Amino acid sequence: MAATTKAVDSDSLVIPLVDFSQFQTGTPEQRSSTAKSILHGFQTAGFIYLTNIPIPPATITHAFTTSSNFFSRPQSCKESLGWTTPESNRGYVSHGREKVSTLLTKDAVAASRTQAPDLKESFEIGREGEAELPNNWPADSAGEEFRKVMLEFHDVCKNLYISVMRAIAVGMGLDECYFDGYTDVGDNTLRLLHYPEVKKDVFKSNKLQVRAGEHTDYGSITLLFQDDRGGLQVKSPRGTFVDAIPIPGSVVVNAGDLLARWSNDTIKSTLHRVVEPPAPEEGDVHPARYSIAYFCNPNFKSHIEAIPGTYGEEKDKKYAGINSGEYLVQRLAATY
Ligand SMILES: O=C(O)CCC(=O)C(=O)O
Ligand SMILES: [Fe+2]
Repeated sequence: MAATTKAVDSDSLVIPLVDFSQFQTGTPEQRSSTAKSILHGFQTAGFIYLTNIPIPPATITHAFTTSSNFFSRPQSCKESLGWTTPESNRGYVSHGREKVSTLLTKDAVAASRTQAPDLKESFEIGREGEAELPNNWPADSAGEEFRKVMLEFHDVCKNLYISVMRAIAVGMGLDECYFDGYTDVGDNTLRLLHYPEVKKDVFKSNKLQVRAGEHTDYGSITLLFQDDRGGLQVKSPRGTFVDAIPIPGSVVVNAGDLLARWSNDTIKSTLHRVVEPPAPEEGDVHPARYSIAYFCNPNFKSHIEAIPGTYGEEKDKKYAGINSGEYLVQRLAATY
């Protein structure tokens, strides 16, 4: 197979499907051309798909089963592990609580939430071992297993994050390790998502109803593992929403707002959402959908200012420098 093909090509939205093993173990030429394809995908679509990633399929499957077991716990148990503050950004978020959106004020977000709450629940897991910000693990033996599986998954995702940022560095003509000092701490959030089974009528009776409202992600990149249900859509340059179809064995990776800012807007953070699945099955309900998002951030202590090479005589720095952690807390505070 060629190193890069197309995962999506519709309404001027081209999302490349990149064989990541060619960056990790390929010849120098393969490495460099794969890095360029990855960077080009982020610059044009803001999204890429990666195949042949260094995470075994069985590890991903196991994370999905463990996630669905978690969501099948009684509601009262999940509520007892509830999300509390933007600073912590850990714990359970029930249906309709978070309204991901492009709206920036709390009032505007609250108003849109009452119109059509997102049909999902999630569980957020931050970096383990921060004394002030503990993860909310269930206190039973299944909870212990859940903790183990999710912390391992956090770890393998962190390594993939570091590798993707290396590819971006190579694509930009920087030293391969340019971003390592920004990615080594692992201030990232693993979010398990469950979109419950839902009556098809719910979408018919309210045209605004979605599973997750349109939004951009906040951090540097997001690794998005989806099951085979479908419903993820990405906004095209023509303003339409295009299906980002599930491709078995691949991970979707999208750039977030902080990477767009860091790259002086040479990389795009593109709007996306989750809607009614595209090919309704027999019967009057859509089955549940599960996904796992790993939101990657620059170390919270990092100072983020335009990456070398993204500004110069012809293009000024568009943004002032900011602290990564403060930026993210401010964005999260508006959403919940
Ligand atoms: O569930 C999905 O496929 C998308 C989730 C997402 O975009 C998010 O949580 O930021
Ligand atoms: Fe997202």
